[in-house]
Amino acid sequence: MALKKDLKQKMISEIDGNKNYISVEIELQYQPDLIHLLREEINYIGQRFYYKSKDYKLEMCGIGYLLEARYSHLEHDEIYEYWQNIKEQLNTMVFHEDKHHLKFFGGFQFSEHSLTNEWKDFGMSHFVLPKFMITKENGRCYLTYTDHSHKFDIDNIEEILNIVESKAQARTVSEPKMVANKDIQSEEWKALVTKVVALMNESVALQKVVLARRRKIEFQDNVDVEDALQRSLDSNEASYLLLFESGKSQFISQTPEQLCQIENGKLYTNAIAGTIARTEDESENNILKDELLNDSKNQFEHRYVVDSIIHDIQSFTKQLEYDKKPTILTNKHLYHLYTKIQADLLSENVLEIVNQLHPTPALGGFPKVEAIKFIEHEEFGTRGFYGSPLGYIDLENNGEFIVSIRSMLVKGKTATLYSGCGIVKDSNAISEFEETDLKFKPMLKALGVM
Ligand SMILES: C=C(O[C@@H]1C=C(C(=O)O)C=C[C@H]1O)C(=O)O
Repeated sequence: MALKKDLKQKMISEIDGNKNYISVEIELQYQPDLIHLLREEINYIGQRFYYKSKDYKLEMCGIGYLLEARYSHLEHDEIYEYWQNIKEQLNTMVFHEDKHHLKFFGGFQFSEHSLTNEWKDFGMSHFVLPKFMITKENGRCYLTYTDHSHKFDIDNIEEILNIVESKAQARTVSEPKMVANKDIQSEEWKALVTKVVALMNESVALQKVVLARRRKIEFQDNVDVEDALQRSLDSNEASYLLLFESGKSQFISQTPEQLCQIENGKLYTNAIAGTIARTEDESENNILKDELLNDSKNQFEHRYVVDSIIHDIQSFTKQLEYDKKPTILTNKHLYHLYTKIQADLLSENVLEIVNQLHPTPALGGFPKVEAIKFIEHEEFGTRGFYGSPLGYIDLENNGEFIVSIRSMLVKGKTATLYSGCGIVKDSNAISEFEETDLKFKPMLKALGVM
C-alpha cells in the first residue's frame, strides 16, 4: 500500500529537526493478524515482542529493536530515567484522532543472580524501543514507525505496510516432532519441599516459600514460536500472552496474573494464590470451588499475598480498596483464590511500584527477604524471567506489568518450562508436585505436545 501524497507531505512538514528520534503513527483500515505478521519473512527474529492483555482490549507486537536499554543488574530507576530521556528527544506525530501508542517494552529478571548461560541473551534489566509496532486497541489498529531522525525514511512505512497487508489472515499451525520430554531434578525437588515443610514446622522464620521446578522438551526441529503463540491464543485461556526475544532466546508466558497496572494516577493490582484442580464435571467443580474458598491452607497462603501487597504499596498510595474475602479466578485447568486491589497513587514512577511489589508472596514467599534468599540458595536452576515482571511503559508513563508464570524459555530445538507453587507448613510434596504438573499444561499445549 502506498501512502497518500498529501499525508507524506504533512509528515515531512511536521518533522522537528531538533529532536534525535521521530515516531510516526497512522491508523490502518484493516486488522492484520499479529501472530502471522511475526512470521519469519520479516527477518527480525531475535528482535520482536508480542503482548496481548487478559481482557483482549490491547494486542500489540514490536518488530525490530531501535534502542535497547539493558543492564547486568536490577536497575529500575535507570530504566525509568532512560525512558524519560528518550521521550524528551522524541518527535511524535499522529495522523489519526487517538493518542500515540509507542511503548517501552521489557522487564526485569526474577532476582539478582550471576547471569547464567541460559539467560544471558537477556539483561537483568532489559527494555526495548520497537522500530515498528502494530497496536490493536478498542477495535482500531495502528502502525507506529520510530527511527533516528537522520535515518527516518517514509519509504520504510510503505515497505512495512506491504508486509502487514500480506499477513492479514491467520495461518494454521504445523505438527511438531518431540524427541524428549523430561523433568529436571524432580526427586530432588520433592525432597526440597519436604525439607522446607519440616523447617517451617520447626521455626516460624519462613512461613511461605514458592518453589519452582523445570521441564525440558526437545524437538527434531526448531520450535516455531509463532505456532506456539497461535495455539495459546486458540486455547481461549483467560490470560495474558507475551513473547520477548533477544538474540537466540525467546521467552513466552501465558499468565493469568497481573503484577500491576498504572493508569492516570490509579494503581490496579491483585493477589492470586491458593489453587485447586478443575474437573470436567460442572457440579463437582462447584463443590471444589466451595472447598477452595473454605480451605484453611489455601486461605492462609492467599492471606500472605494480600497482606504483603497492602504493606508494600502503603507508602506510595492512598484510598486503598480491596475485598476482605477472596473470590474464585477460573483458568482452563485450575481455580485460584483471587483478590482485586486498587488505590490512588502518590508516585508516578511505574517501575518504582514494580520494584516494590515484586516478588509478591505468590511468587516469592513470606517474609519476603527470607523467602528470596531461600529460593536463591536452594532452588535448582535460575528463574531468569520466570515469575518476573514483564510489560511496558507508555508515553504518559502509564503501564502494565504481568507476573510471567506459565512460561518457557525457547532456544532453537529446546524449550525449558517453569512452574511453581506456594509451600506452607501444611504442604505435601506429592500434591505440590501434581499442582506444578498442571501448571506446565499451558506451555505444553502451546508447544503442541498435549
Ligand atoms: C508459581 C505459580 O503460580 C502461583 C502460585 C499459586 C499457588 O501456589 O497456589 C497460584 C497462582 C500463582 O500465583 C506458577 O504457576 O508457576
